[in-house]
Amino acid sequence: MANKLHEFKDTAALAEGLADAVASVLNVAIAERGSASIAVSGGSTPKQFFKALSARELDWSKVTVTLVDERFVPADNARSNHLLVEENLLQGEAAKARFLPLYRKTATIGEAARLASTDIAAVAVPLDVVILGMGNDGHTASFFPGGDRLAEALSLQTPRGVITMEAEGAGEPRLTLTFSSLQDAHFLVLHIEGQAKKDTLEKALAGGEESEMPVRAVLNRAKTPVDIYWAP
Ligand SMILES: O=C(O)[C@H](O)[C@@H](O)[C@H](O)[C@H](O)COP(=O)(O)O
Repeated sequence: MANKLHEFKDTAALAEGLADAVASVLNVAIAERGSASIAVSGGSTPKQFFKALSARELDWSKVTVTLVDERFVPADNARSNHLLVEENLLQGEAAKARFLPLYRKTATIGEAARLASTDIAAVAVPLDVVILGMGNDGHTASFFPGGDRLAEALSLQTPRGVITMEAEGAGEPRLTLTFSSLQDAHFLVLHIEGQAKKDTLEKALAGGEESEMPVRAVLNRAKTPVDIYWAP
């Protein structure tokens, strides 16, 4: 798999460089189709990038923003990825974007997944941009080692959509896009920062089971070569 590593001198330079690259892909999609889509990850890494992207000149009213995964908590909960995106990306001009949440106030997480899958199905396939993070356990999205539906989530036989995931390392029950939903994005990015994550990436690339480090599924068999963005 011809993944490409983009190294930056620091996280600020990475945020600006990735925002430029993403804005360019979204602008091309808008010019070609009249619409664009981006699925982003949560966690602590993407905040600077979100702020940089929020300031980019593009017709945000034509962009659908959604999440790669979400903790099963409402948007007013500090653990919510929706809240993170609301506060850091959907600001200024970018507030005009259409946001497609994964969390729904439903009696069960399974019902939320079904509703989110229906909404995601209406977004043009493939997604234009997918921004993945990675934990030092080798998870990406909510594809956690030991996840109760990990094999299903990583299988290309599983239809595009949103499924639930529970795992020891995940905290709350999760909602996650399936591998089939994200692996053919026009621009597929793994955004990681710091030496520990670089070491984790090297371990993932050195071979081994996907069940041990699920990010390997993306690195080894995504249809789209992965653009890896890293800064110390
Ligand atoms: O909901 C989440 O937590 C993310 O989607 C998750 O996959 C994240 O990208 C990694 O856990 C890295 O998180 P950090 O950026 O905080 O290291």
